[in-house]
Amino acid sequence: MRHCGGAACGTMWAVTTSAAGVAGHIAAIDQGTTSSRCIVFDASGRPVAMAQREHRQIFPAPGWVEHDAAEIWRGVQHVVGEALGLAGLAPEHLAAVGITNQRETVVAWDRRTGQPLHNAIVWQDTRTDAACRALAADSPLGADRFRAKTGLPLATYFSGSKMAWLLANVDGLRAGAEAGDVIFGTMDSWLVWNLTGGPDGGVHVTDVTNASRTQLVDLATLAWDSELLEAFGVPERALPRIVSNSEIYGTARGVLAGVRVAGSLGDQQAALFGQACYVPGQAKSTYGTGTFLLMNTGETPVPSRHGLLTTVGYQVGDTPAVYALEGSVAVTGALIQWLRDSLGLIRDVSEVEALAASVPDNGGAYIVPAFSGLFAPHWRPDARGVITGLTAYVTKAHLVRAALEATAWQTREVVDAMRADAGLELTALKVDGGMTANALLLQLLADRLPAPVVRPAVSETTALGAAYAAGLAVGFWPGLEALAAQWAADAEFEPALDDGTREREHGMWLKAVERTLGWAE
Ligand SMILES: Nc1ncnc2c1ncn2[C@@H]1O[C@H](COP(=O)(O)OP(=O)(O)O)[C@@H](O)[C@H]1O
Ligand SMILES: O=P(O)(O)OC[C@H](O)CO
Repeated sequence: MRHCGGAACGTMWAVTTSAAGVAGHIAAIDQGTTSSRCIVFDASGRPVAMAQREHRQIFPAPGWVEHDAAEIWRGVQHVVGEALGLAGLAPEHLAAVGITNQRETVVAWDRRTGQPLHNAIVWQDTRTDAACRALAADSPLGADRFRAKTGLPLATYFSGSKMAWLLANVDGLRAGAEAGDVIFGTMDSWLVWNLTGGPDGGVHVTDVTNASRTQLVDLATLAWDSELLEAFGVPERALPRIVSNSEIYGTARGVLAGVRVAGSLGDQQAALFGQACYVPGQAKSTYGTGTFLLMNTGETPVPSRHGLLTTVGYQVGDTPAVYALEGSVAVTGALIQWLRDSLGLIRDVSEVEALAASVPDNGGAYIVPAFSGLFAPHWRPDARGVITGLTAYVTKAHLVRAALEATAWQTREVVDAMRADAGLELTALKVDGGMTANALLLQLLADRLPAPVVRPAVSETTALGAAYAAGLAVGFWPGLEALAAQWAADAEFEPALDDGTREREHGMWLKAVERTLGWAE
């Protein structure tokens, strides 16, 4: 493996590969909350080259989070070029490209110029809290007003209220949307449209997993729903056509000229697909900025009574959609970044493991990172973060360990909800994402679930899922069985903590969670 670590290089790597004379590879673009990556995979699902570039996080007001969609598109083109260069491949060596993306984040742009008309409003952004509360207050069901239809509670997290905010607050946006000049999309739409030509004939589509997170789609029909469009005031004309996760959407121009754009899934669903969770009951948990645990529930949506989301898992071409239950946790890796960037407790996230391992426990400290309220299973926008249990004994090592434990406890809360909703007894949890490089975290997790935690050999399962979806659409891989056969474990972590300690600490965690509630006015 060749590493390129210089500042001018950004993050990238490649394994030595002979450029295939045929289209023997698939590229995946993973447009995440903090960065965009391009990874090139070979026919065995092995990553052969990766390039990554971060983009700016824009915080215009407390609780507001924005991205510059034009910056992201430039970054994506850059990493695609870099990854191909590192792999020694040209676009004609790619059988297809798949896309996966941070979900819910909304872009509005002018289809004539290709220019975004406002910064993208990011999934973590809470500016629509009052609007969501008003919609909830208008119904005896409160925040569950649209849950039966959409699988989602009313919350700032989802795209519909973000579109409504843009329509109400950006000059000319509503008139443009009604006239068909202004169009909306989540990041998948924005990238597919740009990849396939932008103002010059770009295809305006969104895949069914991303669409299911707008709160504008009926889970039963998988189509835009007129009641929901009216409630949020979004004109259907401005919305993309909903497509499956695995079909040919169009042909790329520019940096991927001639390559078929053939796969697209929201990143958490892509990880489910890349982790080969194709059988009902199989689950994965992805640890990045936030944490998202999804369990395949088969071809029928399963309603949640314990604070989980019902969502689309994936749909391959014209086969029936497969649904999932999801526990979304807003802040996990972002807490580690906060310890680094805002508190200066560490200089690099890679220091976390050794520092946390230098103490045997949390010293009594608990951190609940409710920075944007609490997501699953609480759905409490009025929660704010706490650090509790402080005494003069607590050191920065204890705090860093408590931060890792917070990730484990938040996962436990979601797993408990899944146990209650689906009668699931977790036999093992497949994990992935940037935080899973941290073996101590995975041990803390196994101890607190308690259940075995399995890390796959290919850690980039999100990108792999997008590559799989694209590859299936063009016949590069024959079917799901072949993909499942490619999955291999890298490491397994077995629970080792005694029951008494675990349950005592669980009680302390729940007490700390109580302390966060009702803080924000
Ligand atoms: N060794 C580590 N220990 C703990 N957290 C880590 C470690 N390495 C990365 N992270 C966290 O993982 C996140 C990055 O993971 P990634 O999967 O790239 O996220 P995303 O897709 O959300 O951008 C960051 O929030 C970072 O703080
Ligand atoms: O980009 P990530 O990995 O932080 O994932 C974000 C989720 O898709 C938000 O729902």
